Amino acid sequence: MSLILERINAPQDLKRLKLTELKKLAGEIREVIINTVARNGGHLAPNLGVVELTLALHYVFDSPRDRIVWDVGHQCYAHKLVTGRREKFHTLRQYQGIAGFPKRAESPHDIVETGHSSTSISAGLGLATGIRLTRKDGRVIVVIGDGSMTAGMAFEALNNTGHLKEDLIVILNDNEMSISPNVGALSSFLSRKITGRLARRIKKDVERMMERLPGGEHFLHALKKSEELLKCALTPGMLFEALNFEYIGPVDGHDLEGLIKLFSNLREMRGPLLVHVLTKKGRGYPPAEADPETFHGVGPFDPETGKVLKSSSAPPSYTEVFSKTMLRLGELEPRLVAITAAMTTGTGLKAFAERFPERFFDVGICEQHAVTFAAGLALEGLLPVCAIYSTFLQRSFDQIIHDVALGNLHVVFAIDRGGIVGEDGPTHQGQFDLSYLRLIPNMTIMAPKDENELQHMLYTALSLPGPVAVRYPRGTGVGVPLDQEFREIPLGKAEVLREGKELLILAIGNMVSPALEAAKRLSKEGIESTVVNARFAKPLDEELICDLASEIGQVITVEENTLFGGFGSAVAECLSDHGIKTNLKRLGLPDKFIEHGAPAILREKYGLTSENIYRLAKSMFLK
Ligand SMILES: Cc1ncc(C[n+]2csc(CCOP(=O)(O)OP(=O)(O)O)c2C)c(N)n1
Ligand SMILES: CC(=O)[C@@H](O)[C@H](O)COP(=O)(O)O
Ligand SMILES: [Mg+2]
Repeated sequence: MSLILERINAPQDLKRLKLTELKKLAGEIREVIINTVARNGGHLAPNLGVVELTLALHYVFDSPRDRIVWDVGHQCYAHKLVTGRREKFHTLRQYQGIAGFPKRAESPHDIVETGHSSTSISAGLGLATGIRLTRKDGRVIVVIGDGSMTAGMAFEALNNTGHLKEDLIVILNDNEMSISPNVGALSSFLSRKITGRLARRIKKDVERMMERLPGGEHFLHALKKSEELLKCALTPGMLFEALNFEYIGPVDGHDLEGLIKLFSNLREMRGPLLVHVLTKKGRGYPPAEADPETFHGVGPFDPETGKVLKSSSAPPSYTEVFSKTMLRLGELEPRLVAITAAMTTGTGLKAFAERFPERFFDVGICEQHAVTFAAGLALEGLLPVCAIYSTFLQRSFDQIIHDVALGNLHVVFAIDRGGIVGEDGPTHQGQFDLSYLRLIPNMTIMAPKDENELQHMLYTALSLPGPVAVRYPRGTGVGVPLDQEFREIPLGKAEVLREGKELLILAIGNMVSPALEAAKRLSKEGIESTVVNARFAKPLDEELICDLASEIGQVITVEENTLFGGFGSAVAECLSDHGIKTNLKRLGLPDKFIEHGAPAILREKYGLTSENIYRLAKSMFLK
């Protein structure tokens, strides 16, 4: 029997479907998403939760004339399936395949690039204001999750929208989950059990009673005035109503017919509207419904059993080593506290949270707040470790400068996902942190050559003064044994791993291993190189680097960071400042956003491999 989905090549095709067909289509879409994510990996639970919402939006509104903006965008798979990408959907998140987040270059239906949370209302307000000022037509609808609604930026935008009173429809997709169960006062406020249904039933009963009374219409009029009071008192809407939003809900986010009716009404309404939609994260796939946290972002899995496929023989991931080290440090150092911005599992802090619940803080998707909160803790003599992915830490750039570094406060930044992360693409690559941190006074930046050195760097970070960043990559370590005892790494001191007089390779972080491999290969061809594990991007081991560079002359630097302002730049500045002339070649990421794809493919493409280090070195010795 042919799939209804096969007849959907554009959102307009939805409008010809009957309700029964739309409901069948929802099932087909779920099937495709489950099977595709089972093969490719991706964000399963968030996408299964918004299938009806997506169909109702595209059934009622006219994308792209009506702009639909997805906050974070990790829940855009159904949107992509009904906006002309069904046939390519099997390439989801693969190199040169379709992206796992909205991408303007991919479709006119993808209105803004997203990947970082809580930007949709700001972007939506800009779109709505722009439509008005340029006298275009079209509505703006943003879909933002309850987790994303916890970020300060979302409130900045709500506040400004209420002030401007632009025509903007905000759909709050409330599944009571961020990646983990949602946190914060707003979350508990939103899930107050008195629902809009109760308010509506009371209102209907009272209206019917009034209509039967003589002169009841006058009472009814007065009552309508107090309806807002009743509704605010009985629904979570009071917060949004206070910000000049017309609050509607909560409504069932899986009731396709109800959503279509509601959205059809919304088309005629003006001004800021907030629709509170209740959905189930993982809806329609029991393993994901039962465990939406695991199935938030998941690697390939067996769709029959829901069992995530993981090679047991792989070395521990950097995250796992961080997790275990934090437990050990937590025992050693009672002042240690850990902070995450809604990424407990991803950063590896789950075990710490269970072992030291009173010393663990999940502040919600609030990286800016997380950093300044850490500053406050440090001022009171605690030792905060802020575990925030490289790309998300970009959110807190000023807080790091203004609230931590300026006061030289001792805050440790555990920066996971430093470098190429792969399939999440340009919004998630950790390609800038060495650069954006290096320019901050008082900052110390370390990057371990392997998972064993990571634990020593974390241990060292606890005793260094001021702000200390330890950045490490996504994925498994090199596979070296882990020392039982921690040891301190001397501040600003690099490590010579191999000696040779013809070439100097200065590598940092996960590029040390490929540098060593290249050196071994070069040696077989008579080119002897010195390989240095830089360990510190700041402070640089200037004495060692200058001595070796002036002696050897041929120099290569390697980093998994943008070349602009990163480790290689630091070396070039150092050599220049000391008047040392060398033939310096820098390997790193180019001045562009790195696309999505498997990390191995991207490292190959951007020359961050031992093969490419070898080839570059050889070229430096061509006569
Ligand atoms: C600035 C930022 N911090 C952290 C993340 C990681 N992240 C992606 S989705 C997500 C949870 C989003 O929860 P919610 O908005 O409720 O969407 P749901 O997954 O429940 O549909 C988080 C923390 C991010 N994308 N952006
Ligand atoms: C959508 C989002 O931003 C997160 O789910 C992110 O994809 C997690 O990345 P990891 O898979 O590296 O933890
Ligand atoms: Mg949610």
